[in-house]
Amino acid sequence: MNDPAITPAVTAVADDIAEMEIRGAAAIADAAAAAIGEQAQASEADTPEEFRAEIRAAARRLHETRPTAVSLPNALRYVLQGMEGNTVAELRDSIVATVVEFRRELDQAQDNLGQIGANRLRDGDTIMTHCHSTDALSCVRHALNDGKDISAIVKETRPRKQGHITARQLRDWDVPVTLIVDNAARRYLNDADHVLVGADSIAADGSVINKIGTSGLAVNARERGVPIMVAAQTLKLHPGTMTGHTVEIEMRDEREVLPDAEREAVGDVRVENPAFDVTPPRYVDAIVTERGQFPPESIVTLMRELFGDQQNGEPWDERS
Ligand SMILES: O=C(COP(=O)(O)O)[C@H](O)[C@H](O)COP(=O)(O)O
Repeated sequence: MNDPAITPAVTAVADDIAEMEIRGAAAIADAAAAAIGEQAQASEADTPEEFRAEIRAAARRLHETRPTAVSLPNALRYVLQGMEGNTVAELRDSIVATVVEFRRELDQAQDNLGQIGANRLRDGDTIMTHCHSTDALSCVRHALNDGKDISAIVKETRPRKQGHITARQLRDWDVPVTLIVDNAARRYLNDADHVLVGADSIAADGSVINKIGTSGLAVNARERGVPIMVAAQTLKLHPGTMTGHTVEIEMRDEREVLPDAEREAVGDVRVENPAFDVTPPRYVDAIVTERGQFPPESIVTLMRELFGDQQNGEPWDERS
């Protein structure tokens, strides 16, 4: 049998995720779900078996792009579990409807957690951010909508400088922004009332996996007595960690750190470029989700409620 046909739209989205043209855990989940919808609509499968095989192949292609943000497999699982029917037309309709539902819930969850997180921010507060998180920014947006004045100290976030995206967004909302290099964070924590970050994955023990540098920031913030708030919708909860799996930390291309043009001046050194790190729960004050805010130690209770007993295998594996 030929390999299942993957539509160019899926390949393009997978490439964009791998190249970080599409980035951030929520945006990756949204784009991956939409791509499965495109696959369903473009499919020329003649039989239900062929259609299912195509959808599974598309999901695998999307899944293999980046390993750390669990929102990606969680989104794919949600959409594939919604696939039902006995004909190609029924299967297609079920996928398209599930994708619409997933994307609506994603937006709604981000909005709801923003309202909950905004309650932690007082009028006149200054936040310090790391990377660019749409969940974290949702909290700021709601605080602003509630009439609070918020200022921001924005960490640049080497090597990809996602802090620039955060700075731009906050400026568009008229938030006063001070942009700093990552190394200046400890000094400026004296001026911050909260550290506010997002997450790519949350483990069952309440550890937060987010952009490299988050853990160092959290340790420094704790030392300075600045509370650390993580904004992460439940799509970021990692079900595999309930059974002891660890979250894979993506290692990215060394040229992000040392571009070819600078390589000769530095010489023959090894470069390592981990994209994420793990912040232990004891450095986190609150995880804000659309279901409420939780101390990290109690996140496992929410995970049990949401995931129950884990299923064996994934819907994009061959068996489904
Ligand atoms: O670490 C990052 C992005 O890393 P990268 O730029 O390498 O993808 C973000 O903090 C989380 O993904 C949360 O983002 P959001 O709240 O938007 O899901």
